[in-house]
Amino acid sequence: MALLTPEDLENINKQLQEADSTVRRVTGLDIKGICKDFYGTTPCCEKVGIVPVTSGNGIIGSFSESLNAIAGYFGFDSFITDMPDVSGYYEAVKNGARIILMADDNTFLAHNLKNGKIANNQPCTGIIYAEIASRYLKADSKEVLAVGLGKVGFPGAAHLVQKGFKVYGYDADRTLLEKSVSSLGIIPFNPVSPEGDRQRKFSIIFEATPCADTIPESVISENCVISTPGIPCAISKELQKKCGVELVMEPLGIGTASMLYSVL
Ligand SMILES: NC(=O)C1=CN([C@@H]2O[C@H](COP(=O)(O)OP(=O)(O)OC[C@H]3O[C@@H](n4cnc5c(N)ncnc54)[C@H](O)[C@@H]3O)[C@@H](O)[C@H]2O)C=CC1
Ligand SMILES: N[C@@H](CCCCNC(=O)[C@H]1CCC=N1)C(=O)O
Ligand SMILES: [Mg+2]
Repeated sequence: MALLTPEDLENINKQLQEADSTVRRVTGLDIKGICKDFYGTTPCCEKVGIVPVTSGNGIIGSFSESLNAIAGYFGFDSFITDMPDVSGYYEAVKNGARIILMADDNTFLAHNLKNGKIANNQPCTGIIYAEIASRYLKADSKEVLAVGLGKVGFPGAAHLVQKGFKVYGYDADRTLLEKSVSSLGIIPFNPVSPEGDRQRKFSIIFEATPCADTIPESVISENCVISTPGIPCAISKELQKKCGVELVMEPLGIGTASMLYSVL
């Protein structure tokens, strides 16, 4: 279970601002612009109630506070309930929340009480990071590499297929890789040891694994964006600098924005 830690969330506002400027450089739009264009929705101060949840591993330090900062950054009017769990849910509704944000160890949801729409963080994250990667202005081909085809990666890879990209994919779990090949038609490609001697380089890479260093230098092309919600990061700082990679990576805010815009 890959749970966030308080360390992942340190100075979330700075992380969000840095990610936003990278997204602007990569796509020409900021995160708000991508979400608005992709979902066709715009927030107008919807009240968001953030409910801490104590089940399982319990409350993660600064998780609710980070969601509060993120909702504010994207133009929502948000508050954290004093009480957690059921009492917190009741408190949120009684205090006029239109959208509920809450997470246990397995599901992080956004639920719009007015229109009934509900969003799950995993597909919303995969899809928005894939969407950002797909809009890379300096891409030199329609070929993309998707590494990590789990709860976040598979929806992201599916989105890239639907957008008409030629998707090469890899997952350490053979069953997941085979499922992705059969259901999405992606081309199996292990970046660490590609079949045959032909080296394939990509200018669009989407990664969603809980492992570090999953993207080797050999697959990174001249102009390359690596769009990755995966924690820890798919490449080292050194490799990022050496190859001049545009790295879109942020621990919670981009995925949360995708959830919120998807339920408006
Ligand atoms: N930044 C954000 O907003 C968010 C980040 N995450 C993070 O994204 C990551 C993925 O989350 P989930 O999809 O829910 O996990 P998951 O466990 O469902 O999927 C991860 C996949 O990566 C594969 N994998 C592991 N090591 C690999 C390697 N070396 N090469 C290729 N594939 C490898 C696993 O076989 C698995 O299928 C986690 O680190 C999670 O913490 C999740 C949600 C939001
Ligand atoms: N119950 C806890 C929150 C638990 C969140 C666990 N899920 C993750 O860490 C996912 C969400 C995005 C990235 N990983 C609380 O209310 O403080
Ligand atoms: Mg994120």
